[in-house]
Amino acid sequence: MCGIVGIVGKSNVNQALYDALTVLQHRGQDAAGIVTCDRDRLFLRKENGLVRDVFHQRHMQRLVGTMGLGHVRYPTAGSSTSAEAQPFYVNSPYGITLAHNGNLTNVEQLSKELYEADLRHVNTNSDSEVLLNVFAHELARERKLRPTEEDIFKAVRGVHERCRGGYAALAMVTGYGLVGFRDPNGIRPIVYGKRETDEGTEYMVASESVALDALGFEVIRDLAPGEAVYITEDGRIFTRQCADNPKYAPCIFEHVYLARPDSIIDGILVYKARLRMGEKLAEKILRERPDHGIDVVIPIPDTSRTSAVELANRLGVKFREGFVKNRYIGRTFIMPGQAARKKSVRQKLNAIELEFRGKNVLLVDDSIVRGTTCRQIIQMAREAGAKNVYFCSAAPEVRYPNVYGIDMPSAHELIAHNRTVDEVAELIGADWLIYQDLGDLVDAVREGNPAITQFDCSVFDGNYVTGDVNEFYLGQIERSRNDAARSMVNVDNEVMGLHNDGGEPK
Ligand SMILES: O=P(O)(O)OC[C@H]1O[C@H](OP(=O)(O)OP(=O)(O)O)[C@H](O)[C@@H]1O
Ligand SMILES: NC(=O)CC[C@H](N)C(=O)O
Ligand SMILES: [Mg+2]
Repeated sequence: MCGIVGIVGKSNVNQALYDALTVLQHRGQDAAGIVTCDRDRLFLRKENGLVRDVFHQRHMQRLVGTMGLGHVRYPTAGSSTSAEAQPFYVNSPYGITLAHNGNLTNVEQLSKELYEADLRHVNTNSDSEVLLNVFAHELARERKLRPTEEDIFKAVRGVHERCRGGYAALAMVTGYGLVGFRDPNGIRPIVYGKRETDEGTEYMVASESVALDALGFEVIRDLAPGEAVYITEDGRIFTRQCADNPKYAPCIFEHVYLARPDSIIDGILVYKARLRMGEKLAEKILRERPDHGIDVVIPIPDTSRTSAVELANRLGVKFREGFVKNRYIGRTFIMPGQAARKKSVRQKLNAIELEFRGKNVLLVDDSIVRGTTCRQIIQMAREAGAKNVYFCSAAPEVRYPNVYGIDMPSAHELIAHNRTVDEVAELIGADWLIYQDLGDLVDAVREGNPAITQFDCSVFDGNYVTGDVNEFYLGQIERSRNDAARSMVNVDNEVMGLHNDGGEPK
């Protein structure tokens, strides 16, 4: 899950884009980029690193223009080289730039089509560059000097027909406008809104509503699955359904971990969904361990805090902050490479002995993925003198890879893959372990918007909502994107005019 944002404003949008990206930083820490458009010129800055490190004053000064888009990246395809940082640019037609959150599952076929039928060259291994070229080709088909909203929507329709997987994307057509679109299953989130200024109405489209809140934009609504929004450079706005059979099946993991709690996604306040997860998990604990004897409930900061508060409440047990987080270290799960993740947990969290010594503690996390965090945390709790360490997860067992924009490509790296709960408990060193039931997780989220009847829960149940993910594809990403394979790729990040990661030529 990357973060995307686009603004059509009445004055320079560089600062607003920068600020919005800092609000979306939790969605990607690997690279950041901003492109702005000033009449017929584009200005682009992108590099590996956090937003605050990528943009210096000298870059900001050059990012002029009243329309632009930005991206924070967490790679799910290609490599983490800065060549694959976003936004991507293609010069024809019009000059189009694109920022993408998600992951395409038919990249191989699309790359072949782009090369053989569309006569287009793609220079990286990023699926987002493929997406951009498909959009550009579909728009070029109209052969118009000045594209209208009809042309734009037709191009999005063409993208939906050709691309598979998860995508929430923003494309800027130089000199014309900004288009946002969401895949026909609505897997990844995207929301838009407006802000009134003395010069007129400004529009923002972003991954999460918090970006709009922080910049004083009022949310209009989420894009529906398959829908597109087009905002012209002079501030006219159009929306259109561009898919034939759209289906609402958003990613449930946004609610578990990815999104900020203060975001509202598809009408569901993430914070409340997490509170309900805590409530339901407490009920399961009371069912399975009526004589639990827990003295204190301790969350593993940050994400599990919300569900842990409500869980403790329901159990009628004290809630305590037993771990202090170093606020200068980012999220560990979205770091590339297991070595970095492992090292970060200890640097990131430190135990307050007082809350552990001689007590039966229940540690709460939002999810257990590779088991990197919980293994170390349980050990730290024991070192701090806990009598018994119990563990619970507000999400069910993560057993299957994700193919729609979360970097979990390899089933074998998932601690619950092919293991029972007791086996996982033993492996992580917990006295007992309880996972949320999937039905309860779905209910906890759905309660926020009962109109949504389906979620993509593929990491928990192996059902991929696009219906076209097969063993062959899963085997392919398992081999090419597991941690060991990626650590072999020697990435030289020095930026050349045109460059790639030195990976296998296609
Ligand atoms: O089992 P694992 O592979 O360790 O992954 C799961 C952990 O990773 C995430 O935390 P992270 O530190 O990324 O972010 P947070 O501060 O938002 O909780 C998540 O909240 C879990 O704590
Ligand atoms: N996490 C994401 O949304 C990743 C977007 C895109 N697939 C990339 O790797 O850059
Ligand atoms: Mg965490």
